[in-house]
Amino acid sequence: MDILMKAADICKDYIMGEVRVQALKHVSFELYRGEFIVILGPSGSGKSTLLNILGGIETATSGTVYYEEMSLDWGDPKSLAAFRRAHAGFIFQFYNLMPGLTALENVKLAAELSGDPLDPEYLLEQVGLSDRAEHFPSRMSGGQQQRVAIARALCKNPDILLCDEPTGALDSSTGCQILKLLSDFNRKYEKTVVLITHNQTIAQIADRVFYFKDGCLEQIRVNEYPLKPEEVVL
Ligand SMILES: Nc1ncnc2c1ncn2[C@@H]1O[C@H](COP(=O)(O)OP(=O)(O)OP(=O)(O)O)[C@@H](O)[C@H]1O
Repeated sequence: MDILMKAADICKDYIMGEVRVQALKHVSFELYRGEFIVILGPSGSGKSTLLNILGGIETATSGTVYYEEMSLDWGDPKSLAAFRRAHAGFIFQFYNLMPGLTALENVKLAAELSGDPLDPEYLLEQVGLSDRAEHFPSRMSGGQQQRVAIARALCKNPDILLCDEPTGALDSSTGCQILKLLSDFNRKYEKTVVLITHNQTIAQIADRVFYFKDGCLEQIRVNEYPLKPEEVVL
């Protein structure tokens, strides 16, 4: 299988006064192109820290992250920004839309930052929101805002989509729709998706499940028969 990203012996420490928090301890793995990864683990186990390091939002204390053959250069903020812009898409629990921009303008803004964007109007149609293009976020439900956030993330045409609890604030049927969009993107365009969740049920749709505990990647489980999002009961 084609390796898209690789984490080699990643450690992340946060120093707060006299206290050192070891958020990640010697974490190593490979991510394949086109696979769907779910990350599970208790609160504080290092899941978000890892996602942020994979996306070039945070730097590791030691170790190396590779994107294809290239190692991310944590000493060079410009090259990290270039990596983020060209290759990584983010979806968070709270949608972080620009409140003063319409749905379409939010997506277009992301397109302007990308060298190889997908068509914003097409993406809004794909997430079922063509008729809401001119609406501001404050006039949309949580599920609709998350769909705009997904269109915005996909618009950059990223190779890897990093999702931190994307369904955490949504009711189960809206959460299911969001998972379906992510899964469709994953299968249709063969893009890698990494999704953090506290909901073990969601792990059934993954190709592989990473279990974190106390900053360590304790276990990787392969799902031989991943379920479709519409087959899981959230
Ligand atoms: N900016 C920071 N400064 C100091 N400590 C931090 C910072 N970010 C995370 N931590 C600490 O690092 C550890 C891992 O945090 P992280 O947010 O990665 O865990 P998580 O598994 O994503 O938790 P949750 O499921 O609650 O979001 C925790 O002990 C947390 O308090």
